[in-house]
Amino acid sequence: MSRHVVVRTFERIDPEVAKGLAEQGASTVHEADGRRGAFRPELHPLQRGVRIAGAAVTVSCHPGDNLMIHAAVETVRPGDVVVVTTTSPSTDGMLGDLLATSLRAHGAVGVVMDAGVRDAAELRAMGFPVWTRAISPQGTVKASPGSVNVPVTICGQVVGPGDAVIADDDGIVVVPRDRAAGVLVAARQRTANEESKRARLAAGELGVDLYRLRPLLDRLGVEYR
Ligand SMILES: O=C([O-])CC(=O)C(=O)O
Ligand SMILES: [Mg+2]
Repeated sequence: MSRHVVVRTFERIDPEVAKGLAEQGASTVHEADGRRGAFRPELHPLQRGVRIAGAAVTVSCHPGDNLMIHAAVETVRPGDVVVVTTTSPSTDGMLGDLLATSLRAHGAVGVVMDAGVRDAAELRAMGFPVWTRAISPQGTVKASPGSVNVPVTICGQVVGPGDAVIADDDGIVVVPRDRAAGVLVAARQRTANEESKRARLAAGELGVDLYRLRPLLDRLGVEYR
């Protein structure tokens, strides 16, 4: 039988790097990391216009059972993003305003939930950022073991404890801890580069000229009439 564990100590991304990644946002960070790390677009934000990034606290739960989210709370440090998955698919409302209040009290900046949440109105009113597969009143029990701060697979990506998780209106991206600082540098370069492109596009310059796409269109045999 595999052992269930709660890992209390692990290395996290630098908080300054997390702050920078939050400013850059999920899509830019994904591009800057060589188009890696994007979660399948199956989890949606409860709120609009919120961008977070932080070190992952990972939680693997039995479906319909939020015991391990409670067990995870004491491992949360200020700035962490709590990433929850279940060992088989579930849409049950595993987290609501009470658990969110507890996580926030320990400094969590948001939750990424591959299952359901409830108390949606209260979560929005308290301004606690949540990305989730479902909103459901379905209650859950506190009964089965699971693990906290072990690598988890969620929406096609592996997230380890302490990795950078970036979430906004576009979706969710993970960057492994050892790459996060370098990806931030690349993301800032990309943003600076986009500023000049935006100005040229706003002035009416064509993308086909800006990106030098005319030779490609010719090569592909696209005719202008
Ligand atoms: O208590 C639960 O199981 C989930 C919930 O509604 C809350 O956290 O408020
Ligand atoms: Mg509740």
